[in-house]
Amino acid sequence: LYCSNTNQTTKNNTNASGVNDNQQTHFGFKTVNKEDKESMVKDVFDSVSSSYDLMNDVMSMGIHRLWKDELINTLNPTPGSHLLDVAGGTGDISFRFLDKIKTSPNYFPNINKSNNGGGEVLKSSSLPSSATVFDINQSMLNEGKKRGLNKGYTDQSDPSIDWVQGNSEQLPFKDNTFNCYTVSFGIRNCTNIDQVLREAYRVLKPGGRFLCLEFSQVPNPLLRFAYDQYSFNVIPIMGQLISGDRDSYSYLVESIRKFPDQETFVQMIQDAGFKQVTYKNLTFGICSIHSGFKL
Ligand SMILES: C[S@@+](CC[C@H](N)C(=O)[O-])C[C@H]1O[C@@H](n2cnc3c(N)ncnc32)[C@H](O)[C@@H]1O
Repeated sequence: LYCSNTNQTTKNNTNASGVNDNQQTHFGFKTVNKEDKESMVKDVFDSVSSSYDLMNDVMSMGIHRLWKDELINTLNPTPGSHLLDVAGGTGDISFRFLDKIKTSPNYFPNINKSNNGGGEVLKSSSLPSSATVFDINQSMLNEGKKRGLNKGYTDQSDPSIDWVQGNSEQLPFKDNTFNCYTVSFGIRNCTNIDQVLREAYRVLKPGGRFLCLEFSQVPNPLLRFAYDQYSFNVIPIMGQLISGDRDSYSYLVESIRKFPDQETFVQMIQDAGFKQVTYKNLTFGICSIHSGFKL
């Protein structure tokens, strides 16, 4: 399934958007005013939030689960880790992160109970760990919170989860707060990607790791042609059938084609200050995972 290609590059950053006017940006293949894009993206995810998880499974034939597993395996978190999962939507990455912590040999659940009348309190726990799911759309967070409750994850559980609404370009967190930052299938929807990356760098602790899972550019022309046929002709129809919303899924497909290629994105991450920036392609480059460290 995975075609891995790890690479480091010093290629010059190009204007990936192709839009020179400072006031304008892309919304899929449309050119729109920057100030309008945020609310247009919000509308997309408000519209699809209730069927979002189902559509992910249908569109990717379940493969998005393997890509997300790969992201968490790459991160390999241990107890004591604090994750900021930006554009975290309904919590897929954060749930995997918390599940992974619980399988760590160094994880001891927080036990706090009295024994048989002796008054002795037994306490045994590993370092606390947490995931903060951060997203601009309250409707996506609400879907995620429901899923979290079903899984037993709350702000009081160990490890814990919390849900914060806001814009990834202005994070409401202090400098040097988290030791892991993930963004999965979210960054291409943001208006100012360079600003998102600078904010990621700011809130990570020294030694902290940035990981981004995003749709990428398929290098092989034949595979790219087949993938384009599926993306442009099949996915919008599925969106209409499952979510009753063809336009939102047309936007999502178009936004993938407008996202910078793997090497251009490496340069953007480096420009934000990250070191040891690498990427690996998944499934012929349909997706890639970019990694960087704040040293
Ligand atoms: C395709 S979903 C990905 C959700 C989740 N990370 C996953 O992998 O399933 C993209 C998410 O990005 C969020 N988003 C878009 N623009 C954002 C921004 N500027 N700041 C924070 N979240 C944003 C959307 O609300 C949506 O939940």
